[in-house]
Amino acid sequence: MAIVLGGNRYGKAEVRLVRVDRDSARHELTDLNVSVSLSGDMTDTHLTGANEKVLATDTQKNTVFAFARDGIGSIEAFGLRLARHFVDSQEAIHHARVTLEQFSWTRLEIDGEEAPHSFARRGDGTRTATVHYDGTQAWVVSGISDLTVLNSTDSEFWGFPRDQYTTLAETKDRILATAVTASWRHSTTETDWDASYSTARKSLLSAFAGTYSRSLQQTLYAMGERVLQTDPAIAEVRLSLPNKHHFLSDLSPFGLDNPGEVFYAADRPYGLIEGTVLRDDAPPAGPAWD
Ligand SMILES: O=c1[nH]c(=O)c2[nH]c(=O)[nH]c2[nH]1
Repeated sequence: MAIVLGGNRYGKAEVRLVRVDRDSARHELTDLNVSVSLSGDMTDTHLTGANEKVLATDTQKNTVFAFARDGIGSIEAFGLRLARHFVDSQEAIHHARVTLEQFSWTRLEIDGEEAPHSFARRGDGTRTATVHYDGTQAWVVSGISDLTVLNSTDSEFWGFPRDQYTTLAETKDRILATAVTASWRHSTTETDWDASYSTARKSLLSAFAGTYSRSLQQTLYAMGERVLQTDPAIAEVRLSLPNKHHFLSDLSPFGLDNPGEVFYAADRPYGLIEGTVLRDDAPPAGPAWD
C-alpha cells in the first residue's frame, strides 16, 4: 500500500473588486467577487514543500486587480481573460477555474434626473459565471442567484401520496415563492454575454410568472425549458429552487375568515427542488460544472 496525492487545486477565493469607470462625469460601477482556482503539476509543493511551481495566491489576487485596470466588460469575458492568462503564462498550471459574482447597483435620482455618481445596491439577483480553461478549450457557465420571486395565485399542489405521516392539505390555490439559483452552460465561448444573460434572466422570470403551476417541480422544468428555447447557444440549465412556504394563517380562533389573504411566511424548513433541463444533443459538459 502506498499513499499518494489525489486531486488538488488552489487559489485566491473571494477577491472583492469594485471598478469605477470614470471616462465621463457619469460614472459606471462594477462590483465583483472573484475566485480563482488553479491546478496542474503541484506534487512537489504537497510532498516536499518546494514552491517553484506555485503561483502565489497573492499574485493571483493582484492579477485580478491589474486586469481590471483595462476595464472589465462582462464577467464571462473577464473570467476567460484571467483563466487563459494563468494557464498560458505558467507552465505548471494546466487548468484554471474562475468563478465570479456581480452585485447589481441601480443609479439614484436627484429631482427626477439620473445621479452621475450615486448608487443603491439592488436586491433582485446576483449575476454569476464560472469559467474553466485547460490550455486548449474553455467552458463557460453563466447564472443568477438570490432572485426572489412570488406568484400570489395560479399555484396548486395536490394528488400526492398520503401515508400515516401525511398532514399537508391539498390545495388548489396557494402562494408559490422561491429564491432562484440558476446556471446555464453555453455550447460556445463566442457569445454576446450581456445579451445572453439578459435573455436568460427574462426567460426565467416570464416562465415563472406565466406558468400555471401544479408543483414547483413543474415550474422548474418550464423555467429551464424557456431558457433553452430562447437561446440556441445554451446547452443545459441547472436550477435550485427553495420552496419558500407561505402558510394560510388560521384566523378562526378570532372569529375571522381568511380567504387567501393572510399568510405566515415560514423561513425553515423549506422544500428544496433541484433539477437539470438540457438538450438531448448537448455537447459534453467536460469540467464545466466542477
Ligand atoms: O411544489 C411542491 N412540490 C413538492 O414536492 C412539495 N412538497 C410539499 O410539501 N409541498 C410541495 N410543493
